[in-house]
Amino acid sequence: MSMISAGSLFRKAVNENHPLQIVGVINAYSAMQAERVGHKALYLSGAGVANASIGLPDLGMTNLEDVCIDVRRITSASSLPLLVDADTGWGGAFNIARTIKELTRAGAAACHIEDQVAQKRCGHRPNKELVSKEEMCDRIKAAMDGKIDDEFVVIARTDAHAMEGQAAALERAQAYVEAGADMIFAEAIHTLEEYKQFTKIIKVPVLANITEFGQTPYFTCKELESVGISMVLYPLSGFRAMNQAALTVFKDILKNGSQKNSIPLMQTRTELYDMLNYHAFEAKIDALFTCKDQK
Ligand SMILES: C[C@](O)(C(=O)O)[C@H](CC(=O)O)C(=O)O
Ligand SMILES: [Mg+2]
Repeated sequence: MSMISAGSLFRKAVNENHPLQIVGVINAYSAMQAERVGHKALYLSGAGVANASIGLPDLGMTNLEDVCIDVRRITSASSLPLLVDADTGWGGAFNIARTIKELTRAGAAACHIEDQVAQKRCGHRPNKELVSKEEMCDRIKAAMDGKIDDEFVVIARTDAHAMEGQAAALERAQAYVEAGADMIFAEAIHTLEEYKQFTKIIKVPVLANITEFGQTPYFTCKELESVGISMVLYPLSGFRAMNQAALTVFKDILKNGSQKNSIPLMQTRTELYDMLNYHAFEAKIDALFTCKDQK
């Protein structure tokens, strides 16, 4: 068991990678796959919990425990630091402090809390509504007060760019850092120049969310690094690809009475077992247990 906290690992990953790529994993197995291919940090998307685990749109209908269930599963399966989408923090000041404690206990390394009203929307959808700058600063203070590990990272997300414009977004981000936020998440930004304006005045690491089919172009890591971005988020890329592949297979089975055509889309049994370290478990059964029931 590592003595270094998850929060410390996340901070280390931000310091050592320029920028740090953070990939969304909607379940434990996805987390294992991302770790195996060499990723350094993972993300649990709020939309991912709502869509994939519960079958709901990302409109503020999930709660702390819904998210903690997925956090526990992912952090049990992977040793990589996990950034968690905590939406608006799920309540008032004391609720937010509890959110930080419970996420930490569940093994999360970091979370982001946004300045939308509780009935939130996806950051890349129209008609978002924000709480005041002061109310968001209180959310951050509550989050800092809730830390049970000083190294746990609280990222303040501002959705202001789309609703109030770039100047207001910059002003809010500055206020959030003054309120104690460890890092900043600049949501739904359109240009590299705008990112640069953030990183110029914000003295803590800034995250860019490069989600698909949204408001932000598919800037590369190189481009984002050139404007001082420290973290690049791909919240749902794996999920979207998995969904498309599964849909193709489901249709194929129905249409053709067989899955034969879809086999090339599938991960093989051997690959699956390799990822799960299956054979080591099997060997353990033989080595450790004598009763038939165990075998
Ligand atoms: C990052 C995000 O908050 C998420 O829940 O993954 C979403 C992503 C998306 O809907 O594409 C967001 O609001 O940007
Ligand atoms: Mg979200």
